[in-house]
Amino acid sequence: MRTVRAPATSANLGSGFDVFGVALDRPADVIRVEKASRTTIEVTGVGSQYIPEDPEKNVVGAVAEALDAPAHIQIDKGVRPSSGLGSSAASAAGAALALNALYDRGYSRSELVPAAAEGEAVVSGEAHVDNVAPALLGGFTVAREDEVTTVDTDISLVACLPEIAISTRDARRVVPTRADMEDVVHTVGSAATLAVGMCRSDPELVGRGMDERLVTPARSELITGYENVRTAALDAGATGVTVSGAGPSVLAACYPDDRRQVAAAMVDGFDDAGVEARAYQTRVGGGAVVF
Ligand SMILES: Nc1ncnc2c1ncn2[C@@H]1O[C@H](COP(=O)(O)OP(=O)(O)OP(=O)(O)O)[C@@H](O)[C@H]1O
Ligand SMILES: N[C@@H](CCO)C(=O)O
Repeated sequence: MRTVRAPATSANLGSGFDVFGVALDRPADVIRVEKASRTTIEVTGVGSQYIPEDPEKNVVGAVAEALDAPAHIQIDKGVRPSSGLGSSAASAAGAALALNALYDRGYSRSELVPAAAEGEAVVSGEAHVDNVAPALLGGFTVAREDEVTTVDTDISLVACLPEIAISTRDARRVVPTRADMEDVVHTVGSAATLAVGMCRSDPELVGRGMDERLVTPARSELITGYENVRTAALDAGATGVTVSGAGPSVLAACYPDDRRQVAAAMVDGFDDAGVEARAYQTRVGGGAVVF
């Protein structure tokens, strides 16, 4: 038997659509695997009632198949599904690492990224790696075609999760297919600023670098109360605010001492819009861990 803790992640960070990702210190899924002749899945924990146990439909089934590693897989969800906090990626990355250890396959974490991404394809239709890469490798990750670059960084974050569910598949339908050159230039500037901020562990640069006009405006319209929450977080000291992944979570960067007040302001911002929410006071953390 092998057990892995696999972290929540936040993809995009505004300016890095389908490219940037960070591992979050919390919340996390716990995955336990035991060798078996065929794959079976059991899901407990947050939102487990919405997660299929059929190996054809659960992300970990695709991972077990990609690694040719049948197992009984128990998933204890700490990351709510359809949250924008890489719920499916936490399970997929955790299963990839656990099965690799169980069957002594000897793959490196980087080599496991494509196998974990097969799980993402099951739920969103595309094997994008911007959540599974940070869930496996930790830190800030930049995914470009089949190459992933990682940076260790120390940035405080608040992830505020409202009681709204948005599937990645639906949120991808609102992404514009064309862009204005001025907005593209603005986004490249933001992305570069954010990357430098991560390298320097500088919350001001990271926060400013989240700003972009290509995807976030369309995505934020799916989140009731987004503008309220954004303004409240900035007023409470956040250095930048954006949609986490495909939403509905909202992500804020801040100084460590401001985390508590930013979290409270974001929950109040959703409350003013009539939406219940909870906030995770977190930071950029490490990748999945085998116990
Ligand atoms: N092991 C799993 N954990 C979570 N969701 C799963 C799992 N297996 C299948 N799913 C399905 O995947 C969907 C959730 O994935 P989705 O990518 O939409 O959300 P997310 O991972 O929280 O978001 P994001 O990728 O934007 O951070 C739900 O429909 C859920 O039933
Ligand atoms: N980059 C992906 C992350 C969500 O899984 C998106 O925003 O659609």
